[in-house]
Amino acid sequence: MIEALRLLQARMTGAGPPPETVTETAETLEKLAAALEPFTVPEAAQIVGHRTDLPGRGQAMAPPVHIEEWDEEHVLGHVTFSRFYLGGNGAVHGGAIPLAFDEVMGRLANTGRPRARTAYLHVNYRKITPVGSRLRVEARFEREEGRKRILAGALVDGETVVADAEGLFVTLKPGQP
Ligand SMILES: CCCCCCCCCCCC(=O)SCCNC(=O)CCNC(=O)[C@H](O)C(C)(C)COP(=O)(O)OP(=O)(O)OC[C@H]1O[C@@H](n2cnc3c(N)ncnc32)[C@H](O)[C@@H]1OP(=O)(O)O
Repeated sequence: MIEALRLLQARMTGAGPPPETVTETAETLEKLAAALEPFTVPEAAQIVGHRTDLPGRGQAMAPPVHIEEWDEEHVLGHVTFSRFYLGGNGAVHGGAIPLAFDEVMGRLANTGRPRARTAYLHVNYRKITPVGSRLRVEARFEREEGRKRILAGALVDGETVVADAEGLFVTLKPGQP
């Protein structure tokens, strides 16, 4: 279902269909939304965002990062931004790149350590990030200062770093959501 939605997002973004196809597609999507409505559940019971075995935890909003290596100190993976993530002129939207970093660095920050949340994410856009290219995603745990965890991340196209990031993750105190 989530993969099908990702495909739909990419195809819809890239499509210039005639009006009758637009109308037909809208009706079909409205029918699908209505079919799912009776199955609305509390957050803890939903599928999306809870499937750590799926790219982006099954969130169709998150870029589909495929993880190859994972431990408490580093993550290595790859991602291909589909047409859905297009900003313009073949470049990935600047807002989609922090999504990928937050997902990967947030999960790394929370691996083997008490729960933490993102306090800041500083992203440097070094080069255009191309839509449709397989990119390497790297993240590493840099250091810990009291409740603060500092992580670094990079998005690499071949040998070229297209974006890098520093993230601050703060350990939650009891009772913090
Ligand atoms: C397998 C697992 C799956 C897990 C799956 C999870 C994967 C996804 C994870 C994604 C993670 C997210 O996106 S989380 C969603 C986005 N983030 C949020 O919504 C967080 C909203 N913000 C907050 O809740 C809060 O600001 C906190 C919890 C981050 C911090 O508040 P606090 O607890 O009151 O702490 P506070 O005293 O302010 O700060 C503690 C220390 O950090 C510093 N500090 C705090 N914020 C900043 C900042 N922006 N820039 C610089 N420094 C800062 C303070 O100066 C202080 O330093 P010093 O004086 O001690 O030196």
